[in-house]
Amino acid sequence: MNRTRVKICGLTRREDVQTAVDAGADALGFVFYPASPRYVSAHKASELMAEMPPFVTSVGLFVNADIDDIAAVVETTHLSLLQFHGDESPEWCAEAAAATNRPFIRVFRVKPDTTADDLLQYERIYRNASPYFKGLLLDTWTDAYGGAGKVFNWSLVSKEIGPRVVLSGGLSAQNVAGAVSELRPFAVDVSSGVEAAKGIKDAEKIRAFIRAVRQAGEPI
Ligand SMILES: O=C(O)c1ccccc1NCC(=O)[C@H](O)[C@H](O)COP(=O)(O)O
Repeated sequence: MNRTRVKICGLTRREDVQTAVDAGADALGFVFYPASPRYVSAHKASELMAEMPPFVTSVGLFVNADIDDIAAVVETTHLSLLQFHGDESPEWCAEAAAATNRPFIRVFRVKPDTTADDLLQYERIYRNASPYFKGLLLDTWTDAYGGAGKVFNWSLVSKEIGPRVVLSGGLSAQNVAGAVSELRPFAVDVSSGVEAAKGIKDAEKIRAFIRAVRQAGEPI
């Protein structure tokens, strides 16, 4: 059985980076969307990423950004992976990834009328558009772009696509074990479920979240 990877998203403080790394996070997300309460500048993010050991992936989140701005962030931070969280087309993602020479994941924000087939089709389109595409991150559709702490209907995640997706949207130490047991996603991603306030992580919630993922992944 594969170990479910864990991404902790929306980090803004050194101590939270350290806690997440010590607790065993596989990836850390930094939000470069200026309207977000979790926004960090490229300069701040590069300071935070300096605390990260090898083999932990640094992920940059962008929402409808300019390719030149993304390239500038990549140059300053040397981040490993791009996450496109807005309305970016397959062609645009392919161009941005090639321009920065970075792989990317694309977010699908699940709506009440989304079907299981929509997810498969969306994934196919992005995969065919670029060799830099590394998979879908599923989040819940809301008026804002992300980090809203809302769960979507997990029954839309078919057995076919489940093991390839990064599951997010309203996960917490309380519900993540159920998600891992039910869907066996490649990875889970959390932001608000491990926070004390927006952008301020809670060390005990991070540790409890990662413990819950690991326990759910153990063979019975
Ligand atoms: O965190 C934000 O403020 C944010 C702003 C704009 C786009 C994406 C954003 N965050 C995305 C995430 O933190 C995660 O990828 C994911 O949506 C998990 O969010 P949550 O439901 O809070 O755990």
